Amino acid sequence: MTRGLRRWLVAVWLCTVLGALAETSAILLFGDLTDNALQNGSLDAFWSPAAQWLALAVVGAAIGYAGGSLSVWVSERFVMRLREHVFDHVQKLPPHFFQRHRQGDLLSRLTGDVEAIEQMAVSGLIGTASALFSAVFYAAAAFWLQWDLATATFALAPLFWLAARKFSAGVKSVARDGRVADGAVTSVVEESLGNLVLTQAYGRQDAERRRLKVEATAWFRASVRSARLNQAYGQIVQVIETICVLAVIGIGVWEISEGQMTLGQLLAFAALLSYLYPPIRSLAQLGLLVTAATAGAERLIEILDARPAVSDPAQGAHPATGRPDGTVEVRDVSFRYPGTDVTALDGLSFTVRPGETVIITGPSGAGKSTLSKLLLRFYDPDSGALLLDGTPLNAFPLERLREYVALLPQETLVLHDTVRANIACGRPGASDHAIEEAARTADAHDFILGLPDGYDTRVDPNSARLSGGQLQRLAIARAVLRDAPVLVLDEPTTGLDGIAARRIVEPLRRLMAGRTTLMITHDLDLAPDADRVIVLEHGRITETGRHDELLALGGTYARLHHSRKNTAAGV
Ligand SMILES: Nc1ncnc2c1ncn2[C@@H]1O[C@H](COP(=O)(O)OP(=O)(O)OP(=O)(O)O)[C@@H](O)[C@H]1O
Repeated sequence: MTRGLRRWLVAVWLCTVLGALAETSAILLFGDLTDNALQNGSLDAFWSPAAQWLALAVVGAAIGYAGGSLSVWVSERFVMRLREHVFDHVQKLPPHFFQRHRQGDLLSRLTGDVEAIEQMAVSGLIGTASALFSAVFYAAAAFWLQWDLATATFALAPLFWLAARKFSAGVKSVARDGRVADGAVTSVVEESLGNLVLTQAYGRQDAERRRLKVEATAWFRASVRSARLNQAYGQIVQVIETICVLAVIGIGVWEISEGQMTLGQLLAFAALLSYLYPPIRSLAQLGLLVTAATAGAERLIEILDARPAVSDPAQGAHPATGRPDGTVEVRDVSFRYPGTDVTALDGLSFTVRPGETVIITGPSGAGKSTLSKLLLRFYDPDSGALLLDGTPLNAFPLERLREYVALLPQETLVLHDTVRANIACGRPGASDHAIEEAARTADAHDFILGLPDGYDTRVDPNSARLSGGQLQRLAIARAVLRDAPVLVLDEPTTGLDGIAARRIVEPLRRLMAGRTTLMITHDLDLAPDADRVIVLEHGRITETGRHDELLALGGTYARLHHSRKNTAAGV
């Protein structure tokens, strides 16, 4: 991730070296001015060093500006790449990853934790480089100026290091607690906002407030502890500095009284010390900052360590291009979700021929949605294979596979964009005419025209502007535009009332015409039209046949059908 940035880093360090050189020279000029101009009261001795000092100050300022701006540019670019890298990675992770991590916590990792690293990268790059070079230069100048005073100063330097060491373990644990608490607070806020209707309808405001308070208190404690540690560290460092300054003045006074040193030399040395301490202090502080940032880095690494469940086949291993006819074969497929013991699918086998419609039904938890995830290749099966026109799904590049197998998911997925963009995402670059045709096929054109800005009306998943049925018809239009040979419909009528559900039957029929369709549903109204019905129980096929054959069989299907009818009739 640092590709292309390293040579800029060298430029930053170069600026730092030059800046430190300029400042060291200025301090030496100060000593010179004190002894020759100030003590002798000679204006003649003033002009030349003063002019040199001013020139050094201007050059030093220009170098400081260049180095400072450049180092921020380098480190911010690094952080931007880091953010993109983590985000790209997150987008490839399997669905169960998101079910097992709270969304708010992921959000906090992608924002807050990246920021913690950003602080370290910015301060790290500027801080370490400039502090290190400055410390070395000023130390060298100090020895050159007054070796005995310098020796006394450096004899006390390990005190800074000891103080930093003492604090670093505490800082790390507090930083980790703070980051975790931050993730928890974001999660609670995010979950509460998502559940606002439930909260208000059932008067759960107090319970939600308590939930937030628990997390906010943890965050508050971590913040206060962190501030306390930093304060204590800062104050201890000041005391150590005072000890050093007093030691230098003591030795200086003694040397002046012995006639071994001038006042100018002592003042120049004291000025040098005031330049030397900040870099030493910031080096120690940097240690604390890095320690705190590692807590954020660990949380990001946890995300980066999560592996995508599937990957693209090797280059060159792709099957021939060309639109498949749409034969779907599920061959002895078994699957369990990573990290669980439950077998979601157990030796499943069936074939769907091009253009056939197969309904997959069964009790809750039977493995129906899991099958749809395998068909879209969100996961690969543990054993067995899924094939499209005889080619295993994992031989297709993922992007191409998802062009051939279109999903109409259970939840209506909406982009925060216009109606047009929401349909067009079925086939990026589709013409307005094609988008309107798809909307007509999905019976969506008329209601879209009735919206305030027609096709340019913005939709939002949380806004009440579109009903569930209308959103579903938008999703159908998107699938029509995608024009995939294979369709996977996961509970297309879930959440819709009887009228809205009936309203999408015709658009669905039009969408399914001529395509291989696997419809996962509890709603068996469409079953008489299907070429076949497959009943899944505990991840296995227990019944298969046409609707009327299965009804006559009087088994699970007949039971499901009757209970559905009774529910619909309100019995
Ligand atoms: N992300 C997951 N991680 C672990 N186990 C899961 C996950 N999703 C589903 N399962 C388990 O896999 C099995 C099959 O679930 P699946 O969602 O496929 O059932 P389903 O037939 O679609 O149920 P429903 O009709 O209620 O949607 C169940 O035992 C379920 O608990």
